[in-house]
Amino acid sequence: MKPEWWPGEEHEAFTEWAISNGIDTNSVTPARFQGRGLGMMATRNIKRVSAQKGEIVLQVPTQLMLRVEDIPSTFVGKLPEDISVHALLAAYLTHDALDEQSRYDLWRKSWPSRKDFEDSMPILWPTALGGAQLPSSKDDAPTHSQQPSLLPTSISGLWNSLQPGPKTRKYSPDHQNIVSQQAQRLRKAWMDVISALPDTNWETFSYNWLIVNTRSFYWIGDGQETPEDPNDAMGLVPFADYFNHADVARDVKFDENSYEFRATKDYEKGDEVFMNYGSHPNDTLLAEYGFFLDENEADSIYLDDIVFRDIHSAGQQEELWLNQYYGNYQVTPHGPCYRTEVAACLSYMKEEDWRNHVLEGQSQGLDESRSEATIKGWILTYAAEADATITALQKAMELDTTVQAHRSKAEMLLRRWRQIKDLCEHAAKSVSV
Ligand SMILES: C[S@@+](CC[C@H](N)C(=O)[O-])C[C@H]1O[C@@H](n2cnc3c(N)ncnc32)[C@H](O)[C@@H]1O
Repeated sequence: MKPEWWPGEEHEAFTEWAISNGIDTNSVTPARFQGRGLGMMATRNIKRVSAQKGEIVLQVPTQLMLRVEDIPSTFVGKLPEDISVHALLAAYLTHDALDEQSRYDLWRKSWPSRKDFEDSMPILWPTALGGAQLPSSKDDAPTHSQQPSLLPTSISGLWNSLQPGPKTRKYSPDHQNIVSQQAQRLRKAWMDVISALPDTNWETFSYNWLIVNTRSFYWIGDGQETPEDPNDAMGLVPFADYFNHADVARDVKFDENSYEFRATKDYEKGDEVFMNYGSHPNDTLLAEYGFFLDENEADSIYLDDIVFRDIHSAGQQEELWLNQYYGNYQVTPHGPCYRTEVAACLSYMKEEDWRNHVLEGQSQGLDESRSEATIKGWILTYAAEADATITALQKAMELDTTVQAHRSKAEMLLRRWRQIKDLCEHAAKSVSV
């Protein structure tokens, strides 16, 4: 009898292919893990040799990767010059899948299905649950403005219990408004691809776009400059894309010869070996990868829309902008960030006092307990949004037939909003007023 973790025949076949093509799997093998699909299991005890170096757990020859430079120039030449790397990789995978001799065939069979993405990735969810309007959304009825927004605010950019404050400046918000930016990238990718290859199939293309989104690794070639957009520094690494994410340290190295992954902690035979996809808050993990963690040191929420309700005059906002404190007011499980503290002072200080405080550390006009009360008020406003959305979600689960048909997604959202509420409560306690 096969063990519970047995990955299945297609994964065994792909593992054989990997080994015979020079992938050094050394001490890991694909296995099933409850709630995480496939992942990597240690086949022996793995040691983090010293504080600096752990054992190599996987080494993949660079020549097996799929990067822009591996796509035939005849294919690249058909597409618009400004197409993103992400779109190009997805377009190539889509058209290459039609080739019966494709070298990626066994690898492709190891990937999740489109249905797996439809279940886990908010961008593909029905609009009633916050999904995006995409070229062939089945329910492309526009969302009614009265309908509550059920996705976390960082993902949707929307609020149920408040009107966001005005913003006089355009800035690039970290980890906010994620789904609409993602949908914009996907729509642009799609337009670029069908302008050159009109017979491309939307379902297959969007599937491959999500494969690249969830399974690519940072890659820049030897001597290449780091691109402005980090989304353009990516490549796919066969077999390494079995690693699931956890809040562990990262030790990954690549060069023209190989992509190498090292353990950053000790693992016992049978343990799941994780990699770190980056310091992502849970809302980013949910929107970009379709899951989130129970415990996440990198979790955070953003107060920007709330802060700008109190700091709404053009003069105050210009002060923030000129001093590089405009936006990205973060609250982590440990409390508010320094930018939030600086913004809180501006809500009551004279602009000149505030400038002297921020630039020269002077304290005229500074009232710490007032700053703390302001910050606490902002955090509790976010907590009230969590309460309002939890209530709306529970009501939708009782009354809305679309939401009822997608119960596990609604439960996932409920779990995340409860986490957000807890994060707010902890953070509010950390502010001493
Ligand atoms: C690079 S793949 C990892 C392999 C994947 N689990 C599979 O079955 O093919 C990334 C995807 O794995 C899942 N994943 C990664 N880390 C996870 C975790 N800690 N918990 C749950 N799912 C996770 C998510 O679906 C994510 O989009």
